[in-house]
Amino acid sequence: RYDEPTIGSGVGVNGQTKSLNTYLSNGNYYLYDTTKAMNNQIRTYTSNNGTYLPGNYMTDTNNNFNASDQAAGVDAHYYAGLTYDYFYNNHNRNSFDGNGATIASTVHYQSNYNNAFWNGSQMVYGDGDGRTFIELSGALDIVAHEITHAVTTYSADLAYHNQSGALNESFSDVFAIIVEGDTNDWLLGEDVYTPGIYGDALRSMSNPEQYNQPAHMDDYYHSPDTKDGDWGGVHTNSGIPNKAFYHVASDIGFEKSGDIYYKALTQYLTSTSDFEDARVALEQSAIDLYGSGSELQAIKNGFDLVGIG
Ligand SMILES: O=C(NO)[C@]12CC[C@H](CC1)C2
Ligand SMILES: [Ca+2]
Ligand SMILES: [Zn+2]
Repeated sequence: RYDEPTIGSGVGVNGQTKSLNTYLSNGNYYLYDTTKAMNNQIRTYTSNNGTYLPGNYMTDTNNNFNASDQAAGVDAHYYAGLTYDYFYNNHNRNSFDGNGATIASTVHYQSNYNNAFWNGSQMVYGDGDGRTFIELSGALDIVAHEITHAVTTYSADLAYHNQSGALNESFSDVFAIIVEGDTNDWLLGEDVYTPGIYGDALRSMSNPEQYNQPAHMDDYYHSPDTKDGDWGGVHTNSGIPNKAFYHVASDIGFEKSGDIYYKALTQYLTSTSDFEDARVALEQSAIDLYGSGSELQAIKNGFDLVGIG
């Protein structure tokens, strides 16, 4: 048999079996998805608990990725595909750069690593220490959050500090929630956070205060623009635009809010945009798409409620 695209199966971090787009080459099956538009590819690697990137392709001899050390790769691969499909099917965007860039993900990065990040070229996921986190690619909202950081880089490129940085974080949380698409799920990271504790999460869009984020400008967190200060508290102050999104999406739904937020991110926001600029960009996007109606009013209400004037 020749090299060819195949369909395999895998077991994810939380034990669910899922179908995978794989590739057969020289008798080995690769986590290499060639089914997307214009031969875009989704490639998933492992750094085998080291720090080499991208590391080695994750492969299997029988196209059934059901080993425990394959679960992180199964979910990174599958959830990258879902996120790709969201941006392509809803916004006609081919990959994070809009030009069919390959989505590369590496799992098993370092040991007991409680984090995941976009390094400017690819996705990188730790395994967690088993208490604070399990393998972080096991959460669709985290995968979509990280890939949206890449979309932002290739669009508004919101500078990662102070209010533009908090917007950068918030837009990643916004599309994470929309890609998950469950109007009862306003939580981030719940599928991989603290396996020993039921029902908690990293962040809440509906109730940011629950996880120590402000939900109003009156409680804006002034933090140093340093690494230790989380660059002016970008993961803290994101609670304020996150709460505004909660109001907007609760009003008009994920499809309309997704279209408004996507247009603002890709056509109006810039690297130095602040919270006020975001309100203006979202209002303008709502007007462009729907005129001066209920969608525009939803943006105004949401931002009024969090004190962004
Ligand atoms: O918000 C984040 N990055 O900007 C997180 C931090 C822990 C989860 C993985 C990456 C979410
Ligand atoms: Ca969630
Ligand atoms: Zn982030």
